[in-house]
Amino acid sequence: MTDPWLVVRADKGAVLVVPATGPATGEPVRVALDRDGLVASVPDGPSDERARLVPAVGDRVLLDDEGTTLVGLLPRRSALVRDSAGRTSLTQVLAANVDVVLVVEHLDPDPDLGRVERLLTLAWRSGAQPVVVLTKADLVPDPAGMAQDVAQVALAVPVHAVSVTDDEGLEPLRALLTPGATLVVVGPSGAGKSTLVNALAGREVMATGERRAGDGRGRHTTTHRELVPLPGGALLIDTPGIRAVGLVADAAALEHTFADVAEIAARCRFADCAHTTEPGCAVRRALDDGELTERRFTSWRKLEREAAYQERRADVRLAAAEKARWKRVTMDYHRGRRGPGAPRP
Ligand SMILES: Nc1nc2c(ncn2[C@@H]2O[C@H](COP(=O)(O)OP(=O)(O)OP(=O)(O)O)[C@@H](O)[C@H]2O)c(=O)[nH]1
Ligand SMILES: [Zn+2]
Repeated sequence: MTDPWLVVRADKGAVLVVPATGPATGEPVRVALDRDGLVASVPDGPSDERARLVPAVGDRVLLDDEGTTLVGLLPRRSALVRDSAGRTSLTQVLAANVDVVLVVEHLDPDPDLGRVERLLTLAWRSGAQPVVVLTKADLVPDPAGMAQDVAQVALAVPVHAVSVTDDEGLEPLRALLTPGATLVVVGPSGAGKSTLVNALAGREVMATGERRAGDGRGRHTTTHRELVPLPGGALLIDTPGIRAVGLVADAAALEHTFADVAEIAARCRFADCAHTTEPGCAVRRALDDGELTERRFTSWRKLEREAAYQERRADVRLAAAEKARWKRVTMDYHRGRRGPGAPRP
């Protein structure tokens, strides 16, 4: 139990790991997980609790001396999460210890600005730096103009139009691949994520849409999260196409994505302004004089409502989990009292 290992793939009952020190290029080792699929976190400070967590791709973990059992999960410096369908855990970590989130969206068909805003919110929430990558620039007449439109909704975020087919615009992305940097690629199915990963890796590391179409099973998408070590020492994580639903909107992250709207709303006369018919509403004024588009306003409202809903749901689930815990504690207590050797009342 000395040097940490890096999780390069996380499946249900097992993880694949490589040594986290040195180039992550070696053949991964498969380590089975406990029945509950959880690993104890290594405390960050003296008062930190030892939570039990689901390991994710990008995690640093410790193995026992035999190298067969996971005994600890090192603190995460960032985590890309989405809402999980599960009843007990609130969120599912898609990737841990990420530095850059590449938000991939296609230029053809037209980019979906609402989806970009949603994925940016996911990215801001992770604690990593988002970068927007607009793919398939070779299929549209004015990729630069389209990139400008997208940049208007991607505040403080670099936006790059690229074509992997023509090997255009990839240089700024290659510049992000510094030794030790971890990048994760998110975006809708068919946006060209795997194609981009292969281009940045300089080799075929991911099966792409075209390849897979020929396997007789029709269209199928990336099913495993994978961490790809790149020649220059960066790590690249591909994710399966994240569907629009199930992304965790989070109030703090929304303030980043919609910093312009938040700033306008701060000028409303009433702090609890609903931006409908209130007097002195700066948002309505901005909509009237064109400072704010109806589309962006609606998109903001939608994600805000989702964030509020998520928060309430998280509270409910936390309360349920807490109740279950107490029930267990009480049952253990009674069992202990009645069990063999326990003092008879
Ligand atoms: N013309 C053009 N086509 C591209 C480009 N990048 C990707 N494609 C095509 O777009 C399709 C989808 O690409 P993928 O890389 O499989 O998409 P993905 O985002 O990984 O999709 P999932 O694995 O389903 O999430 C493939 O047919 C690619 O060949 C590009 O720059 N230009
Ligand atoms: Zn208002």
